[in-house]
Amino acid sequence: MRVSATTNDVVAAEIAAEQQHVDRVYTELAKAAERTELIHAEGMARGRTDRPGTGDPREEEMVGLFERDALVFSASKRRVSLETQHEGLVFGRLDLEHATPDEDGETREVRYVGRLGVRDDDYEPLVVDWRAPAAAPFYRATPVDPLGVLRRRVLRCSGERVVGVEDDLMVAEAPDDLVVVGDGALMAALTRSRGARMRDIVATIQQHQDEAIRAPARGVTEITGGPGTGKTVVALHRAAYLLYSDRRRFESGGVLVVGPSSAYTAYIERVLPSLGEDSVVLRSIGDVLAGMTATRLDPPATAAVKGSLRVRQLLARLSRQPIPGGPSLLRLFVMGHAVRIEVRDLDRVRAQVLRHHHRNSSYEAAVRALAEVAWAQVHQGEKQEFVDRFADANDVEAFMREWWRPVDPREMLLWLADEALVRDLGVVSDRDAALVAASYQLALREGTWSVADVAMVDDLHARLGTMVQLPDEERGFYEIEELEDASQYGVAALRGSRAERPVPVGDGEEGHVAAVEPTASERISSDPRTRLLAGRIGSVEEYAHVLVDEAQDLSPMQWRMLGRRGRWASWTVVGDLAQASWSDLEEAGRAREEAFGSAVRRAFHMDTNYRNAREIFDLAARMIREHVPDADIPEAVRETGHDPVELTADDVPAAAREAVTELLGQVDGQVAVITPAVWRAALEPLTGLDGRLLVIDPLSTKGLEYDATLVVDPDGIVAESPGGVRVLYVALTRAAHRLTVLRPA
Ligand SMILES: Nc1ncnc2c1ncn2[C@@H]1O[C@H](COP(=O)(O)OP(=O)(O)OP(=O)(O)O)[C@@H](O)[C@H]1O
Repeated sequence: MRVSATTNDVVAAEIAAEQQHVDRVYTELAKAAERTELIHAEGMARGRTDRPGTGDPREEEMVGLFERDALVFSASKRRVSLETQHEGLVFGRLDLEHATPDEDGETREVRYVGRLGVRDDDYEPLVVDWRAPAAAPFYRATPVDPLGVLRRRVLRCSGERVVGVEDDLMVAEAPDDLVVVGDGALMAALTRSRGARMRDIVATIQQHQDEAIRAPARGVTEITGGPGTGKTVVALHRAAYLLYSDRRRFESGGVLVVGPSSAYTAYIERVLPSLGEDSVVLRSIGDVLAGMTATRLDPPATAAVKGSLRVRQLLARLSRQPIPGGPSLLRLFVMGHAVRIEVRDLDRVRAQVLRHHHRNSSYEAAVRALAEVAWAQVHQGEKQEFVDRFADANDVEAFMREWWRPVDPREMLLWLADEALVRDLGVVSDRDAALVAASYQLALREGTWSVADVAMVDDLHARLGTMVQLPDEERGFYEIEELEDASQYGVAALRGSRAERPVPVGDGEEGHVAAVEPTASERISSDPRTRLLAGRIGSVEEYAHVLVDEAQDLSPMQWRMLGRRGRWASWTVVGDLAQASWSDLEEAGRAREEAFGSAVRRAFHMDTNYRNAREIFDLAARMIREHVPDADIPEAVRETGHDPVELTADDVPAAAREAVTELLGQVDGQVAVITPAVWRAALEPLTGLDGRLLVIDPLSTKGLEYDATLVVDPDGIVAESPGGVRVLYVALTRAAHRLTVLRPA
């Protein structure tokens, strides 16, 4: 029998019964937290399993797991300060009927499911971790295949208090002693209002989502599906599952989650900690390379040049260029013989050394090659002695400090501000050369990098090798030398004293240093160039698992950048081609295949839209079907009875104000005004209306959602973006409950 949640004392009795169990769990958890404080030193070492294959822990290891979980839980509890949206530790209950009785002759079992596993003093499970095999029926049971489940119950909690229960019956008729309450937990979860942070869905994961979450770690797991189908949230639960099922591998090897923007990382950052995991690295695509942060987007035509693989040839040639303004003549005496090496020979030596070595770790190779040229000029006496004396000469050291100083890949990229140089490199058309040069002139004026620059710097970094910092005193010595001798070498202007000599560490090998963060004064420097070059680029960080969201938007160069971080990794890749903002999907596809290598692939497709009310999604689907007939259109499951409002107005700002005021009155959560750049300045003042309101450009809404949206000037959105209608499709599918579309007359 199903009873309405508001009309019956039975419900109150059910809640009270569940509360008793939840109280017991929290009491045990408090005891465990005390215990774990005592064993803090060894805490994190517990709960690791060396069991090969499945990675499932042994029974005796569960004790360790529980201690570890309690420790992690209390840590993450502090970190997220059990935020207002906290769903509670225990969220599910299964009533099972087994075919064979247990040792006490019972066929019935009650099993609770929660964010982590909790046992009582006798190590009897009070709650099973949602990721444990024993919790799988909570997500997998269906009336067609109930897996022994009679009733699945979701407990709604506010902190430690049970405030509601929602049941699903898995058998045709409930046994008399089982009350069935509520209208289903999923609908309740989908109807509520959206906050500024994404919530976990651990209590309402659907069967097809669970299959993707628990898929084996190996290889590449692709999750595709239209807007709002839960791809992101499923992928994040998968990251938590992987950490649970093979903690040793993924915690020590690292899990990297990459998304389109810092707004996106801020939006999802709470999900994993709420599941008890805080060891995952979240990065926006402009923030993947340690030591560099970019949020600015290039104009589409410039981004297309910078993101395509063609630019690699440009960078290859750039990396072999002499340092602009560097010396063009080496002149000195060695053992009484005059040596004079002119620019042609210098160029030849540079090309020859760079054929076999990274620039930033080939100091000695370059000196040896110069010594050979010098010896060819002199050819008198003992060669080895001559070469040694040449290499030791102060004049050679001083020359090398200018001619072969380590080059920061970011500094090298800025050489492209010189349009003549870009054209001379001979890879891109004159039109593209002008676009590229203009973008670095802008960078030098503003002191900001664009998102596309990060993958270019990463590419140059791989070519140049990591810069190695010299100890201070050694650097001091060279600074004095520099002042004495530099004028002899045709050095036009002396740079500041930041020049360093690399520490050679063997042919082609890189010295590894971690990224150095910018100092406070560098970060706030008023000099744009200082801001651009603040800190230091570190060595590439590799990961055991890389999760890429909004993968359809990555440029080929960005795929290469991620490939360097996931050479030995397994992958989870999430995307929807109909939402792509990168224009050359074929080239991006090739770069992506290269990043994955020959790893096994498995694909999951999501076809239910959990975000948008059906009325909203119908409008978006009509639009995209018209332009992209093969778009992957999901089915929206929820109806509100409120059709989207479509307006046309002469005075766009005034009409926008009226429309958002209405939307703010209709929903409890966030409202976004999604606008192309042309209306941005005029609409920005609307943010003063309410703290729940924000004004945002269409591309920045990727992966995000709001209770209501006002989409301004759809044609303007299509016109300003290289993704065209696909970006408009993104904008139209951000609202959960209400949508208004405003067109200028
Ligand atoms: N099983 C579920 N239970 C409750 N809410 C869910 C469930 N699955 C998805 N959702 C909700 O649906 C919304 C959309 O999910 P998500 O952002 O992961 O979709 P997406 O496929 O990544 O969307 P897009 O491609 O448009 O960015 C989120 O609010 C998410 O919490």
